[in-house]
Amino acid sequence: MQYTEIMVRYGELSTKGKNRKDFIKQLGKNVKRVLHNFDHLKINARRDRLHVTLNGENSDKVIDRLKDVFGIETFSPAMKVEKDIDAVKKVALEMVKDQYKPGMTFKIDTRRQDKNFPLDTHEINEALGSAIVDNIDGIKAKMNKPDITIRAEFRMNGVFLSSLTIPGSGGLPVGTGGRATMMLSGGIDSPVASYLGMKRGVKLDMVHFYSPPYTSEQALAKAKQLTEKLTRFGGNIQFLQVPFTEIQEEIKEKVPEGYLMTVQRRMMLRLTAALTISRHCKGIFTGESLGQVASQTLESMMAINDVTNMPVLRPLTSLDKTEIIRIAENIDTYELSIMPFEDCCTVFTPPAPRTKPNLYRTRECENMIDVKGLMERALDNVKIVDIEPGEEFLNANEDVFSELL
Ligand SMILES: Nc1ncnc2c1ncn2[C@@H]1O[C@H](COP(=O)(O)OP(=O)(O)OP(=O)(O)O)[C@@H](O)[C@H]1O
Repeated sequence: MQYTEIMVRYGELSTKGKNRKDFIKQLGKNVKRVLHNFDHLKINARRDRLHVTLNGENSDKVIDRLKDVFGIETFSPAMKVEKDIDAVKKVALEMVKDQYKPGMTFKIDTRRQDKNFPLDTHEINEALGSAIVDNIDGIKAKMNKPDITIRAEFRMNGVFLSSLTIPGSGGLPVGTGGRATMMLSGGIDSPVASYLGMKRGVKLDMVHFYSPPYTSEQALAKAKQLTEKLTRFGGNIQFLQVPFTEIQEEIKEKVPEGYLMTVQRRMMLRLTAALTISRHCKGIFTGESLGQVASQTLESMMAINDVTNMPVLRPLTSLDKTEIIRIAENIDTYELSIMPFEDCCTVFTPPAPRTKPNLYRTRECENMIDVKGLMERALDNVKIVDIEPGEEFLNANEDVFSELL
């Protein structure tokens, strides 16, 4: 059914004082960004609830988007009806019919703020209840645990009818937990790590390394499309594309093969740390999980992490691959992640990287390249794009798609 407004309940209500104010303000902003394509909506973040007035926009589509926004506990679509009991009866009946299956029971739950309304709470319950029983064959009223509850609120500015309580995503509004960078490849894991970081309220700036001509425009477009997929949890995301070709070529030429991968990862982390500081972010997220591949042993992490004392957060550390895939499927990034576009790391992966690199040997190997000059040139050529919900990056390359199929 087409509703007139949606009433949103906040998650993590234990937050108080200034935190609570920030929570509400940020959630209001995020909801506006996520719903920016709907021109006629009016969004009002109040102290107790957030209200979305639909002004004729499609309620099913708005509901679908709201389900993903972090910081929402539950929400209820509602119908605003004029203060006329016949009009209220008609809509209440329509609402029950929308959900009714043979054998179901119902209840009317009325709140009457407007004491001037001619019927009292009991009389309203009676009037609406009879309208339903008289028009739906076999339906019975039940006060305790009914299948369908119609809430009727008689407020000063109209009557509001609602019935469904739809679960939101929980978590904290993106932005209330500070800002960090996220090392985003085109793979399965980093989008899942991004999702988990955002769930705890962290605003992420995506850092993506690409190596043309070894990696294609489509690989870059895929990383941007993955970023777009993640905007629905909290609105726009900045995407930083960092050129990595020169660095990889110099490493390949000068560093012994067993240490290629470790030095490469150190350069990625160094560059990310520099960007993190310059953008006033307070940490770095990665999609690493312990023990999956050569770069993800504790020894390897120690040798790589050596380049920064920034907090490096790895939300996937303890998850199995099957668990990660399940989340990727749920957040709709999996199909995109498994598209066969190359990543700069896979292009330059040696056949036998060291799984337990020695920290001191790693430092020696890194001294074989011009760390400072390479960093400067890469940082000078970073491109930043602001990605918003609904943007398309891959469809523009349909011809290349057909080549892949
Ligand atoms: N091209 C890249 N740009 C930015 N970060 C990257 C890139 N490649 C790898 N990373 C970072 O390093 C992490 C580990 O990458 P690796 O390829 O070793 O593992 P993975 O399990 O395949 O991860 P993913 O599925 O996220 O690609 C990634 O999760 C990501 O955070």
